[in-house]
Amino acid sequence: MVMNDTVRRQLAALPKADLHVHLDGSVKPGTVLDLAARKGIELPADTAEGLLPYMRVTDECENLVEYLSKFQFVLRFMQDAESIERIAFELIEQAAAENVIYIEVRFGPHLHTNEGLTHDEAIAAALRGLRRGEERFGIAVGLIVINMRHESEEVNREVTAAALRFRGQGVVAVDLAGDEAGYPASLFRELFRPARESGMPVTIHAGEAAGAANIEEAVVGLGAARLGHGVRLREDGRVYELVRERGIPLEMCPISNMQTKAVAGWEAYPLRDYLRDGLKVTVNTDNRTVSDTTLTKEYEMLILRCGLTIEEIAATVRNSLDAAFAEPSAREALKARLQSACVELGIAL
Ligand SMILES: O=c1[nH]cnc2c1ncn2[C@@H]1O[C@H](CO)[C@@H](O)[C@H]1O
Ligand SMILES: [Zn+2]
Repeated sequence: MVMNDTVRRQLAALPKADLHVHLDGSVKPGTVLDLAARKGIELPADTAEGLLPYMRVTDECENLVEYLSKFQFVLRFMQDAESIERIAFELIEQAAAENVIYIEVRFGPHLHTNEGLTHDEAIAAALRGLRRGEERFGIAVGLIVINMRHESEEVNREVTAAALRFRGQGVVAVDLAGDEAGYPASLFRELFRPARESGMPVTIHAGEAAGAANIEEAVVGLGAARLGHGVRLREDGRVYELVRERGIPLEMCPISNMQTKAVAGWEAYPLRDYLRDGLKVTVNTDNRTVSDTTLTKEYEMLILRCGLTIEEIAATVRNSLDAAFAEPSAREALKARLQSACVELGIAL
């Protein structure tokens, strides 16, 4: 499949969904300039362009830990409610610009408490920004609350409790992110118990920087209803079958996966095989700024480098809507929108 003008037009107009995007990885450099000026914080550059090297990884990034080091730079500017709200709103604005109709944004509240914000205040601020974006741009949104692997048990217990308090008010799930190789999933069984017991959906970053055993533990031990990345699933046939039989959606993020070296390169990227084998594959951005990406760019790479067809791209969007942590009625309405757009665009779904 090549990217001719027809495909380009179809891609631009296709309704899209992003189930896996980090708030702090998707901050616009221009916003950092503005926030730094207001807060009197000195920056290493005075243009948006000049800030990019501090905010995004290069292809030379060696692993997930190096990738994660990029987040420190922006977190300094996300320690007050107003900035968090603004950045959340601007993320919806960026998504709307490429026809995203459904988005679940994720963030780790504890990363925003350095200047005194509480977890609840950070969550409320993110929700305000998302709601404003939802109303302004007509996109359906949800917030996923992240527990960070390196944080103490006590901190994460509190983060999870805060997430549960906001259930039904916009928080749709809890997640586990950070250094996967350094902190295996098995350490977090107890942490996710309250979520499991109260029916709050769980998604876990697994099979990105560690192998299939971590995926099995995420599903069986932690109760993951979806998996962040899951790239390394093919390393174990038994775990592969488990995920396939249970229909557990994979939130794959191709460009980020290249950068963190979760796979050796595009030739080795398993997304197309997973999709054709009936796994519930979804395509996501992970971090718009850190990974220098958009959903359109992710789709283009999958078409050019992995040979996906536009029909397969549309099928991943349908998978995302099926996998959305949203009310069934909302999911159906979104799927109807996708379906009618595909009819109009001549894409068989
Ligand atoms: O792909 C990823 N894998 C694991 N952790 C990640 C990834 N992207 C971002 N974060 C981590 O999640 C935090 C909250 O958003 C970020 O600060 C970063 O440390
Ligand atoms: Zn992620």
